[in-house]
Amino acid sequence: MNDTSMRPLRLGTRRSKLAMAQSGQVAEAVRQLTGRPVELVEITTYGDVSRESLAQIGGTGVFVSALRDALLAGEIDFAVHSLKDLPTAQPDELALAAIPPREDPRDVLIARDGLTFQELPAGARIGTGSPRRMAQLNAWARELGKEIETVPIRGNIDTRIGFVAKGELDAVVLAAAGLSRIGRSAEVTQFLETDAVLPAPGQGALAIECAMTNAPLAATLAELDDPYTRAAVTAERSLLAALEAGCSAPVGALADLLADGQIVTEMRLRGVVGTTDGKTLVQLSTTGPVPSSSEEAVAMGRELAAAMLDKGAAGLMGERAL
Ligand SMILES: NCc1[nH]cc(CCC(=O)O)c1CC(=O)O
Repeated sequence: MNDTSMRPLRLGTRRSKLAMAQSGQVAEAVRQLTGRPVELVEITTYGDVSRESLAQIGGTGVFVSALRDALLAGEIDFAVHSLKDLPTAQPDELALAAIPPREDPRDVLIARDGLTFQELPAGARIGTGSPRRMAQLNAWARELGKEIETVPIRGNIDTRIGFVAKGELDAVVLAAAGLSRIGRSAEVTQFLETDAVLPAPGQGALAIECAMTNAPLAATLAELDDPYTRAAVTAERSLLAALEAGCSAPVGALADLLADGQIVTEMRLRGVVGTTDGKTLVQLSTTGPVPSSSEEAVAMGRELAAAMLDKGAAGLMGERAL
C-alpha cells in the first residue's frame, strides 16, 4: 500500500441490516488481510429513501450510486455491494476489485404454517415486487394447475417476513443469501430449486469496489476474489446486459460449475425471461469450458442472450410489471 500509515480504511455501506452485515464481514476480512483498522461509513442511497416500487424508479443503481459518488469524491476507500443490485455497466473510474465466493444463489419461500410452494392453496397470496420472481412463480403455478396471486411488496427483509408473520400474506419469496447474512435462515420453509426459479444475475455474490486510481488497495482487495464466482457472475451479467435489461427486468440467470468428482469440467449458464403472468417464458441453457478470462465469460453470456432473443425474448421484456 502506498499509504503506509495506520489511518483506518473507510468502508462505505448502506445502513440496512443486510448491508451492515455484509459490510461487517468484508471489513473483518480486510482487517485480517491488511492489519489496518477498517471503519464503516454509513451512506444513504436513493433506494433506501424512496417509497416507490423498484420497478417504478427504474431499478438499476438506486442502491449504489450514492456509494459510488462517495468513492469518486474520496470520502470512502472502498464499498461493498450486493452484486445483483449493481448495474451491468462498470464506470471506468471504479474497479470491481473483488468478488468473494458466492453464497447459496437460490430464492427461498417463507410461508405460513411451514408450507411449501406446492402445498400453498389455490388463490394463495405471495409477496414479491420482482417481475423475475412473479414470472417464474406464476409459470410454476400454471404447471401445477393452480392460481396464485403475486402481491407487490417492498421494504427490507424483516418487513417482508413480517407480512407473513402478521397473516397479511400466505408467503414471501426472498434470496437465501440475504436471510443467511442477517441470521434468519431458520424461517425458510422451502429452498426453491433452480429448475423452477432461476435467481437474479449475480444473486448471492458480493462486489467490492474501489477507485481505479487506488491501485495498491485494489491489489490488496483482489486477494478476496474468487475466480469461479467471478466467471459465473460475469457470464450472468453479460447475458443480462445483452438482453438490454436492467435489474428490475424479468430476467433470471445462473451459471454453475459441472464437476466430475472433484474436477471441475464445465460451466453451465441458464437464463430465463418471461411475462409476469407466467404465460410465456423463454428459458435456455448452454454449457462450455469454464471461462479462463473475462472475455470468455462475457462471450458465453452474449451467445445465450442471442439464442434467447432468437426465441422472442425481446418481446417479453420492457414491460413495467405491477
Ligand atoms: N433486491 C434486494 C436484495 N439485494 C440483495 C439481496 C440479498 C441477496 C443477495 O445478496 O443476492 C436482496 C434481498 C432479496 O432479494 O431477498
